[in-house]
Amino acid sequence: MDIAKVIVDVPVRSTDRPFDYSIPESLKLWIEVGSRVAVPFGHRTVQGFVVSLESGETVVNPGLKPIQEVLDLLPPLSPELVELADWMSKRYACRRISALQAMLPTALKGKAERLISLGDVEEETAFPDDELFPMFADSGDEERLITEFIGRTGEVSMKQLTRAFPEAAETVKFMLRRGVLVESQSIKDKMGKKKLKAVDLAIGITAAREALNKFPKKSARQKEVLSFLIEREATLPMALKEVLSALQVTASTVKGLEEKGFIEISEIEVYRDPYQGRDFKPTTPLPLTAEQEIVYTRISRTLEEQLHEVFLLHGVTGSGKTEIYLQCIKRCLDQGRQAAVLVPEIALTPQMVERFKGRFGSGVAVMHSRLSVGERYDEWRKIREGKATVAVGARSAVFAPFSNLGLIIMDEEHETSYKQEENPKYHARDAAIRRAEQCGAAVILGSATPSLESYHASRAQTDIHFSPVLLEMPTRALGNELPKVNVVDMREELKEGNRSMFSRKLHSALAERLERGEQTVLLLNRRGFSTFVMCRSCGYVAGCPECDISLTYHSRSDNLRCHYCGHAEPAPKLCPECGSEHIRFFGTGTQRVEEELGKLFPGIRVIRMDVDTTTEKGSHEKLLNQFRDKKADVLLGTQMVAKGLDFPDVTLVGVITADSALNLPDFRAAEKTFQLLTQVAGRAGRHQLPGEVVVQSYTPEHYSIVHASGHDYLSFVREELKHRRGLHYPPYCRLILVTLSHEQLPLLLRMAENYAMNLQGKARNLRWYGSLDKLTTDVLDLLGPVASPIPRLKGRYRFQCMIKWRGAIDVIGLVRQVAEELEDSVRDAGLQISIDVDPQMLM
Ligand SMILES: Nc1ncnc2c1ncn2[C@@H]1O[C@H](COP(=O)(O)OP(=O)(O)OP(=O)(O)O)[C@@H](O)[C@H]1O
Ligand SMILES: [Zn+2]
Repeated sequence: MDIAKVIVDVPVRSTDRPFDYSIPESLKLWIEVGSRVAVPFGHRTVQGFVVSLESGETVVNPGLKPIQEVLDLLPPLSPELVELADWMSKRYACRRISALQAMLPTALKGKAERLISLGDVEEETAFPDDELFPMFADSGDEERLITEFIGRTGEVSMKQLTRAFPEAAETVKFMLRRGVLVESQSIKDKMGKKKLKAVDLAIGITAAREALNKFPKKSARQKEVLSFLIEREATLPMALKEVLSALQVTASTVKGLEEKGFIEISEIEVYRDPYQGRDFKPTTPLPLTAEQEIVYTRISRTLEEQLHEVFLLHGVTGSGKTEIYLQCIKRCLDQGRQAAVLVPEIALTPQMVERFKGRFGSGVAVMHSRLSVGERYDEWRKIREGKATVAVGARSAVFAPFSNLGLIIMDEEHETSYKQEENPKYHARDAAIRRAEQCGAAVILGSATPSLESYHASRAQTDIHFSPVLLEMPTRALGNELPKVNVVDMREELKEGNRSMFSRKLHSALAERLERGEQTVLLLNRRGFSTFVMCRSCGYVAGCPECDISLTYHSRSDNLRCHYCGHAEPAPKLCPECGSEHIRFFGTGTQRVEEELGKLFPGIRVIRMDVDTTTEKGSHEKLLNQFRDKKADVLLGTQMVAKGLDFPDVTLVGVITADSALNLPDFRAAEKTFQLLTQVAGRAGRHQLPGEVVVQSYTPEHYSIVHASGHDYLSFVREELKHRRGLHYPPYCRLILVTLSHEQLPLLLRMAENYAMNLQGKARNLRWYGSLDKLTTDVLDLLGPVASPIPRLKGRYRFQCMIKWRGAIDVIGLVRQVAEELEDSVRDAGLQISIDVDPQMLM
């Protein structure tokens, strides 16, 4: 194999194809499909990924440039993931490099030197048993040589190792997989500082213990540090930072100990376990209910045969879906395969993680954006090295580097956060199904309120790639009823003179809970409900100078901020238009609700959970623990409180305004409202105590509210599908949103019109263009160009075309092709065209 096809990391469209490089003799054994390499490109050296290998006999081109370096000893991507990236680039009209990059932890995207050192393992594993590993019978000597080579200096760079042992690729990789060798790298964090400094007390610990008594008074601080470290001997090495903050000492104090030879400070890499020191109560499988048993039996049949199949698990809130997930995972692990569990970022609560760690212990890796760069890298490494067999994470966990994936679970499959809004704009559901197809894995999509797309697909069975098997669990696992839902018409409240944000019903229900010592969850649906500043005299609304949207008031800092571009300015005291003093903020924030609660119920203990109170790492968990420990009467929050929580003493759920999102210009507004209400209502009365829900609304007759209060998913779906069919929206067609932006409006307008015309013309030639009213299957319709709902963002004007289509035609390819042709013909670097296939956010 002499030629490697490489996708290079150069952000130009013309590079979105593999380039050929020759493989130098010395790297031959190290390069595989999925390897990350450094290659010359133009006058620079760039990073790239090997996507295929070809043998020299078939292609002869002496002018090929050679690969310079291989950047990791173990390829970070598997052939399976390389193939998935290729599929993504076609499915989402994105560049292959951006799909490949999306699969890696951030830590692997920068340039960093790789160092190899000896791992800390027992003698038996260090040298493999010839009988157990006959294929490595000859490698024992090689291993000894490598061990000696590294042992001489403690660590070597990757280059040194590959130069010294160019033939030993297989052996080195095998040693890495067993932990005999450890690959580490220096990661720079955002501030450019090295993060991985760790204190290691391994050397000199005996001497240190004896010396402890001999410290003179003036080095009392050093003594303190040393005893601290000795106490924690078992968990060393630990980060220097941790020592400094735990004891409030300076780095020079610790360095003093190093000078005395008691400790060693080195830049070794440690697994930064974000859940270190946490005890997860071990749990055992529960005997299944009859409903669960049927579902489990059906899924395990597929697991048993190791087939690819997609299940849609529609189970009401509290029906015990999580227990099904756990037992299916167990089944899969017993076969020697691995499992990935995707949950929406917002639902990735400690409670959720606990349930998986409690069952599978340290075999669970957690992947989400709240972890530091280093922590994320370590969790990823645990998976790649086989130390973790279950990955729980947000949407990118679909790329977990497992070698033998048997099951992908997607909880709350209806959540829009499964769609990535930046490039590559992929949907984790489709990526999961595609990956599972490749490796013969099962997929479970679980929800109390499945997306209309998935539900419709399970009934219609028209799509060969996506026709899930529908499994239903209509009752709660603990046998209790779904909570009773009262809908309160807030217009009536106002008519009868109640100007408070609390209806009389919610007020009295809250008072009852306080009296009985039970707990309440209050949801403030903030979607579409901005806290904007308006002048009551002239109607002036403070807007962002860049983005044409209203600014949001933040009372803590008393300023106004734009949520799209970050622009901030002080809140005005006088109206800039008319000079009136009657300028104030509108809308309801969680802070206002909290204040109001305090006035109505003096002494009430409220925990507020929103973006402001949960920015700090671990704050989410802290707040939830406080609530569970009954340190508060009310948990008040935005969407965050709607998902996944399972607290026995919550008997009341209140929704302050149910319909604030109904008027958004989004065809999914009703669906999202229904889902949110159903989810939050499901938090009440999950255990012994019965639950009650109070929903306040200005449009209580809306079908999404009527059916949510009746826990009636099917009726909602029937009515919603009727609307969707009539207006030609998914699932009856598919959408592609093309947004063009430029700083100059007249230029942009011309280009947007140009785009629409070209696309129409091409579609007409192919006989695809037409109205969706017709019964033809292969059809494409185009709306626009029109100004985007946010017509200007970060100083750029925006126009959009909405493409509606259905059938087996390659509309995505065409839409992309026309965009590229336009870019080529105008040659204006100021023009940006973004293509969003199956968009979730239409704002
Ligand atoms: N077979 C079972 N036997 C006893 N208790 C069970 C069983 N299955 C689930 N439970 C309990 O029922 C409660 C609800 O289960 P779980 O949280 O798994 O439901 P869910 O369907 O995931 O809910 P949601 O969608 O609302 O998050 C939990 O307290 C769980 O421990
Ligand atoms: Zn702005």
